[in-house]
Amino acid sequence: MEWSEFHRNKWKQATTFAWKNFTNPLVRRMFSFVTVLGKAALPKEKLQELSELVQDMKTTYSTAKICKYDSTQRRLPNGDYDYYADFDAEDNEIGCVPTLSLEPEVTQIMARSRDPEELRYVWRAWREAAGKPLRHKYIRFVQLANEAARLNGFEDAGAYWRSDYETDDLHKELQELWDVLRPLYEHLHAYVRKKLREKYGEKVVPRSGPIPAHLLGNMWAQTWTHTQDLTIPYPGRTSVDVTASLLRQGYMPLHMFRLAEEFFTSLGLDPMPLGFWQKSLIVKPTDREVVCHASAWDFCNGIDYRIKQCTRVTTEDLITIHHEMGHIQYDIQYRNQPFIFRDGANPGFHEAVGDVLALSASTPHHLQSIGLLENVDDSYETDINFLFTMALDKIAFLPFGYLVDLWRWEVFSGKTGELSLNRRWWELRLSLQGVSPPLPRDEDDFDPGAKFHIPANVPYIRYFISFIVQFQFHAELCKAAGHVGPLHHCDIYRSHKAGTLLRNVLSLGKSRPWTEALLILTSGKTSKLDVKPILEYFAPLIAWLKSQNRGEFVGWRVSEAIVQPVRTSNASVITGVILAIVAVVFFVVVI
Ligand SMILES: C[C@H](N[C@H](C(=O)O)[C@@H]1CCCN1C(=O)[C@@H](N)CC(=O)O)C(=O)N1CCC[C@H]1C(=O)O
Ligand SMILES: [Zn+2]
Repeated sequence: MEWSEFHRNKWKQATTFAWKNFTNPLVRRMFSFVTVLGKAALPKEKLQELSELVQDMKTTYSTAKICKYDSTQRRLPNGDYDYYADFDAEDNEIGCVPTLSLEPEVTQIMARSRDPEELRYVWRAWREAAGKPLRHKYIRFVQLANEAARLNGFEDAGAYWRSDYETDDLHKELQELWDVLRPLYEHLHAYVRKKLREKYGEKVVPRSGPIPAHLLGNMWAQTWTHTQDLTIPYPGRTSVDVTASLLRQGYMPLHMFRLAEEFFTSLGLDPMPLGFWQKSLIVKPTDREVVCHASAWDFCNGIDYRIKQCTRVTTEDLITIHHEMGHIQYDIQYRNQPFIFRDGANPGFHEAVGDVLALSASTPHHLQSIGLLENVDDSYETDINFLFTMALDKIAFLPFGYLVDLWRWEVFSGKTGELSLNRRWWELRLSLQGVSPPLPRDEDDFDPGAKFHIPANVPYIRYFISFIVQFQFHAELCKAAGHVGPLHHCDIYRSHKAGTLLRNVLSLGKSRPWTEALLILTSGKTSKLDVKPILEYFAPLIAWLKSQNRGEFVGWRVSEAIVQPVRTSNASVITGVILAIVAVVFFVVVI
């Protein structure tokens, strides 16, 4: 509360100036940010309610637990799993005590289980425990978030969030980017669907319909890397999953963090400060509940930076460590900027930094050079295997990264009302991502709430933008590093030239529009988001997928979904019946 008082006073002073006429662009830019008060514009009690709502939703999400799957329970007479049997809100399922947390237990089941019934159970149980209970709170949250946005002169909270990108029509720019990338996604989707159908059969995975979301190795089907044992193009050839090596070599979380840090310092960038190592939380504590969803924190005093991560010794967590450390590196690089400029040029830039380094660190040759892979050959098959694994992360993610805020912006604008929150979520999941729910959903469910960033109120379009702009960064840093050859072979490790170019961009913080930061990154070539680098990076895989998909149905027919997503909830069935009776009576009486 004190912060909002301080911020409110600064805001009051700032609004007394005719700052829009200031000639100094930097000062004018500072005022343009200080004169937006944010949620502190709400009256005290509403600000309190808003903060408590978000805290409650985050706590519900972070402490949610589910029961173990028990295949003997809840069977219909014909042996099918009875997914209509009631879940009891408290203990998740009648007669069991929930013990499994999202991290690490539930995440591991979604990644490793190859039993569609267990996956369906866990997929549903998580949404019963973490999503459903948030629905009414989220509706109230939206009202308050919109009220705060309007007090700042925005039409709704979505418009306020989009203003971070300083562009007139972010919607249109994103749609154009997605239109170019969608065919690449559809080809990956078609190939993965075929491989999953070979594993699970056509009754479980349709030939030309959407992929059931619970089979993709991830609770939200947002990245598909955990399907690679079923989908890798050339099994038995080099794969970049180094989890076994990490475990065999006795890696612990701290070593993984040191490994990531060493990549940053190899570029001439800053090491993590002493306080980082003293105050970060890098393993899940056993004595208390914490928000395990990995995160990076800047305590705004130039020395205190921390990561909180319930780290497991896996390839996926090594990549996440790079991602979180990228945030810290950015925080450090702009720490000498005036406070109001200590932020990413746009939120997508902040999400891209760590991933850019991970693009180099993930290459088979880099992994071999640090002893995590052996006898890496330069064969075509190894190349395709590598690109495919990268696509299971970077390409698979794109529609999800796009749709989360498409849904949220529509909720903020009122285009999606309270009675169609879940239906609209599944419309977007079906039309953009080509995934369907493993069992019918209705408006009592609140599936968006089962994804961290919704209860935690963290915007998501930043990740869609990051997954595009990180390849622009990669291409330019590789050029600075003097790389020759295919972009996906590039490893900027130890290149101080690349490090200097990256520092020149990061140290600007938000002092210049991100379009100007892009001009610096590309030595004046472009100031716009550009999909050419990501298409160049994946070009060999695109050709390979097209050849593999001959004869395959590319894309998906929603009508072919194994489960039609939207079950009309009891409420709407009753309403429907009443309306039908009224209509019949009306005709009988009138006619
Ligand atoms: C694992 C990662 N955790 C976020 C991130 O690091 O962005 C956390 C939680 C939300 C914001 N956040 C922060 O740490 C911010 N304080 C960083 C900052 O703004 O400086 C995450 O959520 N990711 C990574 C890929 C896609 C997405 C996902 O997993 O869906
Ligand atoms: Zn991030």
